[in-house]
Amino acid sequence: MALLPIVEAQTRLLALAGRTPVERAALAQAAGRWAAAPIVARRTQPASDLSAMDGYAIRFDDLPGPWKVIGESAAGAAFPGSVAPGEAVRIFTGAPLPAGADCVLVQEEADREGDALHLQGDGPAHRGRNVRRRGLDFAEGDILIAAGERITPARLALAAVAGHAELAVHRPVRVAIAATGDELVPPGARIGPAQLPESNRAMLAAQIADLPIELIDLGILPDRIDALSQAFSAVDADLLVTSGGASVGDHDLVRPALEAAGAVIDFWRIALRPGKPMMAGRRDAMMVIGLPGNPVSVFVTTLLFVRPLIAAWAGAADPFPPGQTAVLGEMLPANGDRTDYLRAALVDGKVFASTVQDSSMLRTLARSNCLIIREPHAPPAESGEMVEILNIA
Ligand SMILES: Nc1nc2c(c(=O)[nH]1)N[C@H]1C(S)=C(S)[C@@H](COP(=O)(O)OP(=O)(O)OC[C@H]3O[C@@H](n4cnc5c(N)ncnc54)[C@H](O)[C@@H]3O)O[C@H]1N2
Ligand code: MOO
Repeated sequence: MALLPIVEAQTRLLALAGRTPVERAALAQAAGRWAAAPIVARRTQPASDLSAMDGYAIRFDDLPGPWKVIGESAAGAAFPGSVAPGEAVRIFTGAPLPAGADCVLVQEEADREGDALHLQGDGPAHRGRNVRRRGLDFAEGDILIAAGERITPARLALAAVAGHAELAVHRPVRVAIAATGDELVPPGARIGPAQLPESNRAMLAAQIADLPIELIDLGILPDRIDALSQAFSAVDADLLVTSGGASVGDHDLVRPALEAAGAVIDFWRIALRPGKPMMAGRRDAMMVIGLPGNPVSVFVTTLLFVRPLIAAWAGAADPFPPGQTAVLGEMLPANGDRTDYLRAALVDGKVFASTVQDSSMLRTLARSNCLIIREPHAPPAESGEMVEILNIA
């Protein structure tokens, strides 16, 4: 069977995805989720002309002074009157500019004695100097955040200042994770020579921890079709992600166990290294992704498939990780028939691949800060060529 190209696998995966229902969440709970509807400004910011500096509100035409200080405008306590020729109002950063004034003289360029104010320096260079105009940031009715955009910390603050206490977002995705394999024991447990500390769940959970999820940990499951299918049947989640048992060995039982649990497999085996034996399908409304067992394969497939799927499910318009390019610091041999994600280090603007790329090796993965992407059948690449990379730092 021909291996499925990555982009096709990603497309098919997203086509299987649902969308979690929309809910209104308080700002703190909306952080890191995706907007389910456009976020529109309920107010104009700033609502009036404000001072950008501490100093004196004056009329530009009055320069070079002197002035008589007739009052004060502070943030939250505007000066109620207006500024006539020859007058100034003491003003602070963020305070409304009084009527009649059109610029602010910074206090470092002012000499004040009692209510007498003299220029000491050049003064504001033009009308509007040191003033934030009403609507400088945005106006009421502006669309500030589109549906499908992520609520980043900056967008959260923007929504708050735009007058929102709650946002319409998609509810978190319920993700169940399971490791499979008779050789696996919990990390730190006493261990025999044929056993291995289980590391994929910890890594996978950490790789998706910044996404809006509710994690359901199914633990370590044995290589027994009845136990696996029983566990898979009982899962109540939006997405089930397994690791291990995805290949063709006698103990690779995840696919038949998923099928026994009622899942329909949409695809299995993709043109990717590492990560070839990945499978995806669904059981009613629940999606299932069977990742290979090798730790680096889990890492790469999680980046390329699990994370984008969760993001899409949670309402992301653009769920895929951004591509970047870098200058190759060494030559690379021609690539085989799978897209290759090489563990690599980007150092001083140049990228170098690790010499050994075995998909079981976590130390090389842990030392890498990016992956070099090599297309199927790519010819040898020379040092100095631009290559595509994926940042994993
Ligand atoms: N005859 C073939 N053999 C293999 C093929 C193939 O096409 N033909 N594909 C290879 C590729 S590529 C991969 S990737 C692996 C994936 O195999 P499985 O998904 O069945 O994974 P396992 O055999 O269960 O485990 C592989 C490896 O990883 C260790 N492992 C598994 N789970 C964990 C875990 N949770 N934490 C830490 N380590 C884990 C496991 O002990 C094995 O060493 O198949 C190749 N074989
Ligand atoms: O695809 Mo496997 O993940 O090459 O090691």
